[in-house]
Amino acid sequence: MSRLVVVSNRIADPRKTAAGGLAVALGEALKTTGGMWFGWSGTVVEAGTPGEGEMHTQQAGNVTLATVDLCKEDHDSFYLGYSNGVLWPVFHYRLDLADFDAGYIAGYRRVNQMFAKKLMPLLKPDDIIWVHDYHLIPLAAELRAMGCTNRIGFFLHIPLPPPLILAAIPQHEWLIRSLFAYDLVGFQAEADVQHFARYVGEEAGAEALDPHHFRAFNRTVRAQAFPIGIDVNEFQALTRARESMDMFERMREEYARRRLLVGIDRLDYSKGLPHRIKAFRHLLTNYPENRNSATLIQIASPSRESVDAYADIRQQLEGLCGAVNGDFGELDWMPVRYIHRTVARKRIPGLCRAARVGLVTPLRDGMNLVAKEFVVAQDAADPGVLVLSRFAGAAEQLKEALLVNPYDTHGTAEVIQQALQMPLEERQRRHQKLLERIREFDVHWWRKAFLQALSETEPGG
Ligand SMILES: O=P(O)(O)OC[C@H]1O[C@H](O[C@H]2O[C@H](CO)[C@@H](O)[C@H](O)[C@H]2O)[C@H](O)[C@@H](O)[C@@H]1O
Ligand SMILES: O=c1ccn([C@@H]2O[C@H](COP(=O)(O)OP(=O)(O)O)[C@@H](O)[C@H]2O)c(=O)[nH]1
Repeated sequence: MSRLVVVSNRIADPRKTAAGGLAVALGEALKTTGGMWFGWSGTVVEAGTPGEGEMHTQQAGNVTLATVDLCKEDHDSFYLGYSNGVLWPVFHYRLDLADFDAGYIAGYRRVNQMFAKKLMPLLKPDDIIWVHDYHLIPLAAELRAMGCTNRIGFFLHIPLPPPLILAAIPQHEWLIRSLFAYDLVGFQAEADVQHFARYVGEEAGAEALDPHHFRAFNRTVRAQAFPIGIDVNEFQALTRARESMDMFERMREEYARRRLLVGIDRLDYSKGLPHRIKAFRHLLTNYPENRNSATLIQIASPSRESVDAYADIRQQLEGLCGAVNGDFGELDWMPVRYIHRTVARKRIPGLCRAARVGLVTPLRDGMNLVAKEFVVAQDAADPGVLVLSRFAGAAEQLKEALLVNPYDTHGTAEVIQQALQMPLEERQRRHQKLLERIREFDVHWWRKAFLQALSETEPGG
């Protein structure tokens, strides 16, 4: 059987819990197949320090972790600069937040070349290579230039915007041409596939051979949606584990007289946190019966803090939380409990289970695994309600959630009120449907469906 080689910027020891959906999902997928996981070690070193560029390998169960450090200059231009200062905002439709500094692209190319150079000698002829996310779009082209003929698949974890938004990136043609070095390109949602099809047709003159095969630049690429899932059995086991049950019981006791709402996100402007706090404020204003009762626990896990837009969103969010607490709080009740820390993943199911409402209201999100985790953590006999942004990839699958437009903060407040009032029978019906779909399209389905499609492609087609 071929070995699976996964390549991503962010990697994590699959035996430990990780924050960030990509690392969580890939850890779970790789645990099943074994193989190699290649990526950034997470360490930044000063250029010229001994050992710079050295590869570290360690065995984590059946997975070999092969990692490289980044020097500060590469980390700043590749990770913070081009990946998270250009691609992340534009792919999340935020041209206003993009920083098109002309210096970043060199670092992006340099790190992709360095990854290819380090990876190439580790590859065996029948390895299946699966590259992940926007940091590594040109990796296959670099590998092909070094003579790699293996099957290579790519999965984009974040949305792909419509062609005219994508075209704002000065290197948009090069980026999309780079995707044609892969045999299969996977997206989270059908909307992303449509944007890809439109872009390659309108901007690259590609021929659509069928709805999933596109020919351009003398190559044929297959493009398809493979919505990522979670490991439902693993998450249910986590829900029943001691740390999670302790958390659940503590929360239930603490909020016995109140209604708990929960939000769990990286502190990222794509997650719509200021809009969420504004909606919660409208809830307290327009439905006063929630005062002294509805309490929002908002976990905002620190993320990419040296990028300016992230520092700005933190300030804005903290101002809004402080104002709601100042205006509505009582000596014995604070409406918002804002926590700027990463909460250990093993505690997350207990927190979700204790909540009457889960708020997952990003302005844009590739998928959003928290939405799926919230549903799985619920007690089927008395489940909480998921309020979900229609702009999360998850909304294509989770139709029985209460879907909202997060920009419409008044409308969102009304839907939160509906969630708080929802009768038990309706909560059970919706929860059962959501759970069925999350179980059917779990992380194992995602891995198998992607790898099956990749195995059907003609390598170098
Ligand atoms: O690696 P970081 O810069 O710390 O960021 C964490 C990850 O954020 C993004 O996650 C995405 O992948 C999830 C799983 O597919 C998906 O549910 C979510 O909607 C995406 O935002 C990013 O794409 C990853 O590369 C990062 O590792
Ligand atoms: O404090 C936190 C915040 C998030 N997570 C986990 O990180 C992942 C976030 O993935 P998601 O797809 O929702 O968003 P991303 O952060 O990847 O954009 C989920 O598994 C969360 O349970 C966590 O363990 N602790």
